[in-house]
Amino acid sequence: MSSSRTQPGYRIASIPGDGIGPEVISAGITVLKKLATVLGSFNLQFNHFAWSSDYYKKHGHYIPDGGLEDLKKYDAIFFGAVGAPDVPDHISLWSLRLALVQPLQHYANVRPTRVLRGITPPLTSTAASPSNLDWVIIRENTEGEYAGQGGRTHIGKPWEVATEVAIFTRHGVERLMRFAFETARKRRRKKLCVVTKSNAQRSGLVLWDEVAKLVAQDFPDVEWDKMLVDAMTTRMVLHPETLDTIVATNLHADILSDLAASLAGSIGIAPTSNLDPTRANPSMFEPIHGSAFDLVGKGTANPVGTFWTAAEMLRWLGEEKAADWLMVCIENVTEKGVRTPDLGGVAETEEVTGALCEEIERVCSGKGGRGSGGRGREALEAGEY
Ligand SMILES: NC(=O)c1ccc[n+]([C@@H]2O[C@H](COP(=O)([O-])OP(=O)(O)OC[C@H]3O[C@@H](n4cnc5c(N)ncnc54)[C@H](O)[C@@H]3O)[C@@H](O)[C@H]2O)c1
Ligand SMILES: O=C(O)[C@@H](O)[C@@H](O)C(=O)O
Ligand SMILES: [K+]
Ligand SMILES: [Mn+2]
Repeated sequence: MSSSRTQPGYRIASIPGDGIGPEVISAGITVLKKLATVLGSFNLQFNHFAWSSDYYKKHGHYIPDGGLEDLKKYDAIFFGAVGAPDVPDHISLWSLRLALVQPLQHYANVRPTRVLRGITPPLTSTAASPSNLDWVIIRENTEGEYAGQGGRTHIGKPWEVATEVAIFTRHGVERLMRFAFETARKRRRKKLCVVTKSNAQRSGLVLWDEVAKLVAQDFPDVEWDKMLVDAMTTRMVLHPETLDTIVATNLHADILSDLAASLAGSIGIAPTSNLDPTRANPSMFEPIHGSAFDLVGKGTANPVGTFWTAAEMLRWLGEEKAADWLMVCIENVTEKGVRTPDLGGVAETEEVTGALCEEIERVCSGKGGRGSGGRGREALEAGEY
């Protein structure tokens, strides 16, 4: 039997979606295929799903009948973004992204942020610097403010009523808190900050706090504290070094994670994993940003968030070493200064992608090394990463 037949193989469902989604997902697939070819230790097979706002305008739905069942046959989902100028945002978001993560029980949304090598964060006068901004935000991803409970009556009348009810279940909060404490435990600093708003939100977020306290008892080795979400923005900007793992509700973490990405350089660099930690369903990986209508077709979308996302996907699939190598190569490229305009550079998406493919060839085929510019495979194998 040839060695290639014994290699692990992964089936990936790609859903590029809207706007710059297809641009960054195509870049991500190019890079993943290059990495798999150069390393030669695993195979990736991509199947494309054309579910998007254009597809919706033609067919009247984003996900066709049986689509969710089809997706369950894959090992992972590689997602771009959803949202188009001529479809209301709540229709597109609820019909695609939320229509995937909620039924697939992706209850843990994981958003790491750190300052990649070579990137100067925008607020250099504050404490945000490579050595003290290294966080992972855990976002509750299936309930809370996104529970979908609410409605409108007397539409258009002066007495119109609209409700948007946040739902917090003990089950939902507890499984997420356990995931957050476990994540904190695996990190070097073993610190967790529980973000809340239990002064104003006096039911759901009081339950949130109580469950955090209960779960904490099972993690005596994790140092944890609690922070109101408004004050948290200040702490993130002025005292980033005091934070490590952060857990917050669906909406709070959505907002804080865009802030985190920007403090580290740009919304264009940060990844997202939508995880079903039970592994009953395939998990979904996407850059943190949306479809960015303003950038479509310009060729300047930053693909780094998608590359980092690709590394997170490989890690979840069990290809830890490949994920580490990919991160080394990504940071060699950012360090060399091949960057898109959001990071102050002049490179286009394709140039950054090409530079990363070259770096993968150089580092991962064993040609790289300490003497040849960026860091290489030997350094990685020596445990320097
Ligand atoms: N997960 C998702 O699919 C997702 C996430 C966020 C927003 N959205 C949707 O996307 C649409 C646009 O939303 P928005 O404008 O609030 O958020 P956005 O993330 O699309 O864009 C916000 C800003 O960041 C910039 N930006 C985003 N990605 C970038 C990249 N890769 N490189 C460089 N700059 C980048 C954009 O140019 C824009 O100025 C809306 O329909 C929204 O609902 C979808
Ligand atoms: O971060 C995101 O995924 C979003 O901004 C939006 O798509 C959401 O789910 O809140
Ligand atoms: K996205
Ligand atoms: Mn968001």
